[in-house]
Amino acid sequence: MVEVFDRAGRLCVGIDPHESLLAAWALPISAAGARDFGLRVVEATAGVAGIVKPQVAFFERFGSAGFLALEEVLAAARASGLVVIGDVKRGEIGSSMAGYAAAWLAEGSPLEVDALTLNPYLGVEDLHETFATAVRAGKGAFVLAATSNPAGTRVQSARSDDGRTLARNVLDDVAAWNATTNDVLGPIGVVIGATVDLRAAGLGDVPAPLPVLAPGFGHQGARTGEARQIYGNLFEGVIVSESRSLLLAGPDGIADAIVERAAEVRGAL
Ligand SMILES: O=C(O)c1cc(=O)[nH]c(=O)n1[C@@H]1O[C@H](COP(=O)(O)O)[C@@H](O)[C@H]1O
Repeated sequence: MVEVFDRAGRLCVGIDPHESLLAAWALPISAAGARDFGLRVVEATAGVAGIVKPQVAFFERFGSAGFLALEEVLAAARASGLVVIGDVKRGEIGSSMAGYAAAWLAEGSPLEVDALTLNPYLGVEDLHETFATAVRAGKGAFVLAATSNPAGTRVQSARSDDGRTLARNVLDDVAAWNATTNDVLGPIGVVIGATVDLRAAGLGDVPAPLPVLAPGFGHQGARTGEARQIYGNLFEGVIVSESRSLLLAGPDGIADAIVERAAEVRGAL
């Protein structure tokens, strides 16, 4: 993962074609609108920031046409040399996870991405085979530990008999799995929102960094200048992920917004 940071930097641009954003960008509320939106964001990001994160929900809502649109956006992003994180938040029993892993991580799959987001709340061990699939393909994954939405806290900060929070259980499991590989930071990361109180979530004393996909900056209120303070020991692995704060710049302003934000993230991280 360290070489990805060197190559791609630490700003991840979200591709979230919300209905309101499509309207603001004068695009139709349709699969074609989502595709044009996505392609424009890819164009504005390439060569400036290194990572994009398409939010699958906003393509899936248009059914098969939406998936075709997504396939075009993914192909364009990968062809531009961008690292693509598929924000799919999949999580299933192991046997069904194999289907998702094939869809998103297999070489040549129409939905192939470089990493995907995973939901561990059916049991993090059931994701291990997907971790292994990702690593065999030279790819990665980010497992939800403590999410940026306030409603996540009650579930994710619940404590098990050993006193650890659910979020900490997830992180410890991922860190232990990473330790079986020879990747310095680890091929598998976690999602921890920048709006989360890490101490309350049981994540204040994590001994070593691992990759952290960090939404919550920008539109959700956290500031990159505070990233070191927010993430403590985890700071070295943080990838700042922003969607609306950039996308609201519109089709004419998006390129400048990404240039500006990429410079700020380089300065702060
Ligand atoms: O996995 C994510 O990216 C994610 C995790 C999380 O804890 N919170 C969160 O907002 N996200 C995603 O980040 C995007 C919202 O980013 P903003 O528009 O910058 O607030 C959406 O695609 C969310 O699904």
